[in-house]
Amino acid sequence: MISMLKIAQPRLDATERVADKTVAFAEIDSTHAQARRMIEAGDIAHDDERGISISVIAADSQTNGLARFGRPWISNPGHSFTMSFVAVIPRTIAEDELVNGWLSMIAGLSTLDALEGTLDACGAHSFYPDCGFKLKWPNDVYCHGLKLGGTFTEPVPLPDDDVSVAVVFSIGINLMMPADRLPTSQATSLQMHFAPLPPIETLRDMIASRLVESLRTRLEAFVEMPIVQSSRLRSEMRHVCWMMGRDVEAQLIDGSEVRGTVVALNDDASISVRLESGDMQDLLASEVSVLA
Ligand SMILES: O=C(O)CCCC[C@@H]1SC[C@@H]2NC(=O)N[C@@H]21
Repeated sequence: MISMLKIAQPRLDATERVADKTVAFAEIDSTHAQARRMIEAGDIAHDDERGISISVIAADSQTNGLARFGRPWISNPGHSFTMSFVAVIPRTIAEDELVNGWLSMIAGLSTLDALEGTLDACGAHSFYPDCGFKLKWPNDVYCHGLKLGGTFTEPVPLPDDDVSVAVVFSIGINLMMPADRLPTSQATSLQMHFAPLPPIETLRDMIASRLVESLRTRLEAFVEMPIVQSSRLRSEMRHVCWMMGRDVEAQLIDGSEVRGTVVALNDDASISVRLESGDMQDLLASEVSVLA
């Protein structure tokens, strides 16, 4: 059946009330690319006096959606959540390799906070008894063992600012995707697992407003005490990390491959993999392009 769904600018009333700036497009190339352009133009919210400022860039349709490492992201107008959230944080934290790996984990954990809070508020129940959300390190959101969405976290320099950087947290979630529109057999969509759900407009706004609040709370704590928070995030991740104890094949950005079992999530948000030889190898999110 041909879908006659009209592309429409998302309505984000609740999100506008909690975010410092919200812009919504019916169609754009990519909200992530738009976030980069707005940062370069000095067109995002940034007020150090008021804690962490969050700007939201939303679209119904993306013509060139981006995933990590330049891969494409497939979404569907009227069926998907495609938004980018920009926060300004101290450069010292964004550049500190001992802690900056946690920024991607914060994107994932905030996405779970927003999904769980939204489902609770809707009184939605799962069709399956063991249907919880998990994070597949470093950036996939999983539901019932299938990919529900993904996050893409990127620091972008602010013009004429040596003290702060903008971090773009881009999030794509399949909300109402029909099964035959899903990009792979390993993908899923929220309506296939939970009911009742409100119309897509309301659902997107509920998730986005909760994402703003969770990102702000988590980032404020992280910026204030990065080492303490890293250790707290590490404990929190243990409960939702889908990779722990699993056999994986990682393709690294240098073209090499690593095969083994994930045995630990470390203090710097890297994972430790026990190789078939018995040796251990640590992998940072920034060096892994695909983890299967
Ligand atoms: O799985 C991944 O590698 C991350 C996917 C992130 C996709 C989202 S959709 C909204 C935002 N805009 C983009 O162009 N990409 C992200």
